[in-house]
Amino acid sequence: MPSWRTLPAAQQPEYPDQEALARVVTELESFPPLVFAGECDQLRARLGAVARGEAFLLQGGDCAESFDGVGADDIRAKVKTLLQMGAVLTYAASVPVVKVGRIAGQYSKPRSKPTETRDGVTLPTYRGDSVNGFDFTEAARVPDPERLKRMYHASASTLNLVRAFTTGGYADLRQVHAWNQDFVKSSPSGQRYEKLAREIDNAMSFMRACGAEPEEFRTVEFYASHEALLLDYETALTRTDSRTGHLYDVSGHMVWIGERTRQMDGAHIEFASKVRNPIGIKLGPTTTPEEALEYIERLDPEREPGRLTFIVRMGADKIRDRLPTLVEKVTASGAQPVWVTDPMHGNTFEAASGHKTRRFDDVLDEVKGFFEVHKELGTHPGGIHVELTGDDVTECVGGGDEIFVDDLHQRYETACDPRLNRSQSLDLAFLVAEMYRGQ
Ligand SMILES: O=C[C@H](O)[C@H](O)COP(=O)(O)O
Ligand SMILES: C=C(OP(=O)(O)O)C(=O)O
Repeated sequence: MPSWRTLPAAQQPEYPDQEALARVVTELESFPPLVFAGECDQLRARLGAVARGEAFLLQGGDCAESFDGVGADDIRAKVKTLLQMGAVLTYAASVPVVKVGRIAGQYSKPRSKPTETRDGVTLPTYRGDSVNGFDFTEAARVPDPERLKRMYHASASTLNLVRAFTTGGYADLRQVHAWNQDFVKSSPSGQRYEKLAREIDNAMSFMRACGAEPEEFRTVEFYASHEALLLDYETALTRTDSRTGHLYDVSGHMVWIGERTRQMDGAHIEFASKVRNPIGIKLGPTTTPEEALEYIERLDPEREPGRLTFIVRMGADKIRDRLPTLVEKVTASGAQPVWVTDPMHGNTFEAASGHKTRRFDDVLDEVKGFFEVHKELGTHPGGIHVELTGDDVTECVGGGDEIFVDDLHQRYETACDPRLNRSQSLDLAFLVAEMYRGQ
């Protein structure tokens, strides 16, 4: 039995039928890998450049992917939004932007409470399509191991299309730039971005005039990531790489450990310490410098740039206060993790209508705080990690195309936490681009 299976694991579903689970796990073990270990190594190398300050990480996608969302339109819209953000950030940062989706595996959710009560009825909480159903009925909320297989197939279909979009011509930089020009023209806040968009346009014209048509214009490296939450699934997809003899979790290129499962002696940290994928770990506001150093010891004992990404999610009101000590102590230890800001998870609140939401201004303020801290310390603000969608949903308030609390009900479609919509995501990219230049 792998070492992590003997340790306590938080946030695991309680399957009523353990034999059915065992059968599913055996089947999953026979399924082919979703990614190749060599691709994970390549992403680790790319993240190594981020750690050294030579690149920037853009990680984003749904809070929770859903099986119903595995359609061409949904996937295309997400990839398109990430590519558009990536293009703006690449120009502003003048370094490569490593693009990693919260995609093709982000089907499982850790929850604050095990149950949910509506009108006096209490049922198990929804934990993502990989575990149980979203509908508020007793039958839907029973954890069903067959869903683990659906997760595998949904991930495979999604990844297949993502690979096709990003290498088959759809991601051509000239087209991505044209989409951004359309956004700048049509967005209420577009005027503010016109200068940057014009500069990018000039740069593109210059390169065209020089006859530069590099392959990088036509295809894009794009990686898939998700939270490694369900250890039955992740373990079944963990395989020994025939090239190196190392273990890789071949369910995605990068996996991260969440704020609710990062117990130092828990199964998730042990699991992450045994696989060679690049690993992310969410650091909430209570993280101490000693903990951060211990994560480095356990997950990145060789201090290999790119192996470990700290995804900081403290909240706009705390980041300026709590992040500096962490960065200082970690830097002083000689370690070089990637530092990324997740400005979503520390800024959630419930609107009077009952919708979980986030203010665009808080999201932006947390990113600003993150940049300020790194500027002050002379360290590299390595990237952003955001929950977003390519659709025009109304889940977060604010943004250039201002969404008000009273609008939330119009298109509130998330299965879990509120995401930035297409235009809010692009607003964020342009504003982060400005910050990066200020850096
Ligand atoms: O996406 C993250 C978590 O799953 C989510 O924030 C938990 O939310 P909850 O507090 O509604 O359970
Ligand atoms: C659950 C998540 O975040 P956190 O662990 O930071 O709460 C998430 O990113 O989906």
